[in-house]
Amino acid sequence: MEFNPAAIRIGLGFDVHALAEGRKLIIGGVDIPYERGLDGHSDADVLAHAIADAVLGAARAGDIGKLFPDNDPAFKGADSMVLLARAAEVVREMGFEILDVDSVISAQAPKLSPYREQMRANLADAMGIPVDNVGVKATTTEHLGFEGRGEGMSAQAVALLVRK
Ligand SMILES: Nc1ccn([C@@H]2O[C@H](COP(=O)(O)O)[C@@H](O)[C@H]2O)c(=O)n1
Ligand SMILES: C[C@@]1(CO)OP(=O)(O)OP(=O)(O)OC[C@H]1O
Repeated sequence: MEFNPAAIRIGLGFDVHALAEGRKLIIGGVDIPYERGLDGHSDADVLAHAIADAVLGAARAGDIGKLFPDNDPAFKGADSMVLLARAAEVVREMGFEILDVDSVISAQAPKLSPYREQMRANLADAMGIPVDNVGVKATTTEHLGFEGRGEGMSAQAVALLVRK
């Protein structure tokens, strides 16, 4: 593939959600069995949100809250895979191609590595890119901070885009 180096863009995304009783734990589009789930207006998929912000950030297209306001009833309980697919569509409409995405989830528990491949497949499918171009990692914070105390989870992502 040929491209102008000046057309390469990088984006960074970061998101946090609190853990709450009576909520499903959805991460990377996977419904993970756990005693609590992430709280939010949508399904609170912290990883999908961080990746959407990385993708939108690289295209200078604002952020997830601009596209999907958290006071809009249309997004109550929304499937974040649908939101991520829409974010990818927005940047594509602006003339960008998503080349590569990497990410890390900070969660003290549960163990997330058994779900990594399904998350990568779901995220790649939503963005319309090969699974090889989507990285997902997880870390505890060694019991430090809000993630380490089990109060919530965070996710960070980077995205590399090229303007065609
Ligand atoms: N929720 C998590 C957290 C971590 N992992 C995996 O464990 C490895 C070691 O984690 P440390 O925080 O002790 O460095 C990490 O590299 C992940 O592979 C996990 O699956 N789920
Ligand atoms: C995803 C949206 C959708 O209304 O709501 P939340 O699930 O609260 O998630 P957040 O990361 O706060 O991003 C804002 C919104 O775009």
